[in-house]
Amino acid sequence: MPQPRRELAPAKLNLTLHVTGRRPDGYHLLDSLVVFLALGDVVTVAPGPLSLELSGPFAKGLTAEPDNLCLRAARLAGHEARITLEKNLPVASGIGGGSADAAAVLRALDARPEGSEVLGADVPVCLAGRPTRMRGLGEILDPLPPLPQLHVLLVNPGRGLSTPQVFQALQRRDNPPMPEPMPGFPDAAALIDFLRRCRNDLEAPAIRLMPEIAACLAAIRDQGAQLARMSGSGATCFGLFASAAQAEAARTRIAGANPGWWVAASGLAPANP
Ligand SMILES: C[C@](O)(CO)[C@H](O)COP(=O)(O)OP(=O)(O)OC[C@H]1O[C@@H](n2ccc(N)nc2=O)[C@H](O)[C@@H]1O
Ligand SMILES: Nc1ncnc2c1ncn2[C@@H]1O[C@H](COP(=O)(O)OP(=O)(O)OP(=O)(O)O)[C@@H](O)[C@H]1O
Repeated sequence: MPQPRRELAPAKLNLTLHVTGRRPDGYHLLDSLVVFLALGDVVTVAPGPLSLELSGPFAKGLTAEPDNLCLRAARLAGHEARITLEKNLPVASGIGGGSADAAAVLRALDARPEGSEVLGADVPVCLAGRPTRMRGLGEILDPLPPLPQLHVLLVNPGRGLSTPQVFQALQRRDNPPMPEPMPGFPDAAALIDFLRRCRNDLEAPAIRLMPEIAACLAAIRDQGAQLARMSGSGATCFGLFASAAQAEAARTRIAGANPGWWVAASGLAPANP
């Protein structure tokens, strides 16, 4: 690594998240349509001894301790590096922050160590960085053709939510998977129509643990979203809007009415990282 390298760690969005079973070791089987957004954290790596410097609006929610996923990723790859992390995404929020950061560090180091999923179930899909049907625990990845552009609004109630607690609060663990095979999506309307027939099975247990999630979903629906749903294990919710202007107008109104919430509008990430 002769030169410093900069990598975007795009936010991950679970457009669907079906929980289809549970293994004896407690891990859950998933079936999820995962996409990446044009916003995210920013990672740089430069030559030097292993270190981490944090900046950005959500840096205060983290420490540069050895368990930070950026440092764990570099150690797994066997690389020394001076890493900086601009933390733009809320921590523990269901949009993949830590897994996205770990994948961005591995990309910046040109490293693809065996067993990267030990860093997080979402790390393999974040390394792929493109629209994917994700199954198993997160390790079975079927890339999808490029999707129609979506106009996404993200709303987070301003508190982190623990992923294991949400899985524990799930009442049914043998829910139906997404249709097989996945249909094609000629336009955004076809994709949104498909998404409406799918689910995030973690939404109900997450709302029981954090009722503000229901308020985020209601605020998104009130702004005329074509679809409102939670991503991952929450608490971040997303709305899909007919245009970027409508998503931006909804962002302004929801942020204005809810000072403690994190609200952002974005499109999908460009086709391939
Ligand atoms: C919910 C998702 O975000 C969907 O994309 C991911 O499955 C979670 O990804 P992640 O945050 O990278 O997850 P990890 O840090 O590996 O796991 C956190 C915890 O979530 C639970 N977990 C995670 C993945 C999975 N397939 N089954 C699980 O039950 C386990 O209790 C695990 O201890
Ligand atoms: N670089 C990092 N960014 C975010 N969280 C990190 C990082 N390193 C370690 N963590 C820890 O990982 C935990 C989960 O954070 P993360 O942001 O990955 O969860 P999440 O947004 O729920 O992701 P997912 O959608 O993959 O479940 C947090 O409690 C945090 O302390």
